[in-house]
Amino acid sequence: MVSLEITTKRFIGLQHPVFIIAEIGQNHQGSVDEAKKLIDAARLAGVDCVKLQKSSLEDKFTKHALERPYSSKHSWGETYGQHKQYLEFSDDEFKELKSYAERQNLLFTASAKDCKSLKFLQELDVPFIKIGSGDADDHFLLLEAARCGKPLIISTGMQDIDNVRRVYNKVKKHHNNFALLHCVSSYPTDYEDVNLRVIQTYRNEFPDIPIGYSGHELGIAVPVAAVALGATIIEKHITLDKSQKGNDHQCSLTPEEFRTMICNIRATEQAIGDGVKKFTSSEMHCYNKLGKSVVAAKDLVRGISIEESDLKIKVSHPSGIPAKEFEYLIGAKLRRDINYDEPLMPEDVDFLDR
Ligand SMILES: CC(=O)N[C@H](C=O)[C@@H](O)[C@H](O)[C@H](O)COP(=O)(O)O
Ligand SMILES: C=C(OP(=O)(O)O)C(=O)O
Repeated sequence: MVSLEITTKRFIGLQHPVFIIAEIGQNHQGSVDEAKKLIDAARLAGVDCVKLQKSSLEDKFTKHALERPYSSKHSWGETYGQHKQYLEFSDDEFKELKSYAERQNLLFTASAKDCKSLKFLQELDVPFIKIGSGDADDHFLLLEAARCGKPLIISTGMQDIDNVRRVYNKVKKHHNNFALLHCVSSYPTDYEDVNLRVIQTYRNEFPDIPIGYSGHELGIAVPVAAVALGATIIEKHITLDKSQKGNDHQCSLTPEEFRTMICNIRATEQAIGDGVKKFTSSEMHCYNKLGKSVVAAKDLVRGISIEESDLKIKVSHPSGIPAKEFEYLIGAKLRRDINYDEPLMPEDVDFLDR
């Protein structure tokens, strides 16, 4: 069975509980205290892992990209660079938050947005490296990430299938300890753009790695459905207040929603089962009460060769020959008289061929 080893105690794959990542991302508003509150909330909600984003701005962006004006209502500065700088935690702040999360028994990691950040996260010894959608086509970053020896979880928003294959092949040359997440990078994502069946496409195309889902749509229904389709990792943004400033708050989940989503995911993973259709022992109670039997449609005389018109199928008491045996009774010899509405018992009939 395919599985991704995140730590010696935690594996990801269909035979393991779905791995839940609370993406704090930029929802901390640039405040370590707020980030700690989000970690607390994520722990109470029952997540496996909390995640931030780590950029070295001059490594991820060109000078001109940083100098672009950013006049959005979600902006924390006049230029995009100032905005991003405001939201970026220092290396020491990352260390503090990692210790804080680990003291609460939570895994802590971040997406590496450039090679310098990747190196920092490696040194910080995060359990796995996340590569976000915007960085999944960065050849240099992918290569270094694949070589760094850490497990990788790679999101695939803003990519077509050819590029996703390219990502897969690049990492696979180095190792198999990675997973791909289906993702659509619009905030919030319209339901008709979510295309959850991509999860099945990925499972068919990349059968030797776990597949997950990183969602930016509203609500909790879609990640739960993703699990039903075989997603073994779910990532969603977490917020303390959806009305806060920031591009991601609206499509994030509150701690309460997160908790409900996780309950629903846990129920769904139990309910998926093995796909083998069987009569389950737990159905016996209902069957004993409402299961149908073969009964006489009229008074029947011993010795007749039974015809279809001699029989009806009803819920009888006591129950008799089960309804599913009906076909085997046609042409069979009756061993005793049976009254109208009486169930036929196995010992009442000489079956021809069962
Ligand atoms: C693709 C990607 O990185 N997406 C991230 C993860 O979902 C987001 O958190 C962005 O960082 C965020 O939406 C950007 O918002 P702004 O541009 O206001 O900083
Ligand atoms: C952009 C990121 O994630 P995703 O692509 O999964 O939204 C990220 O983790 O930084």
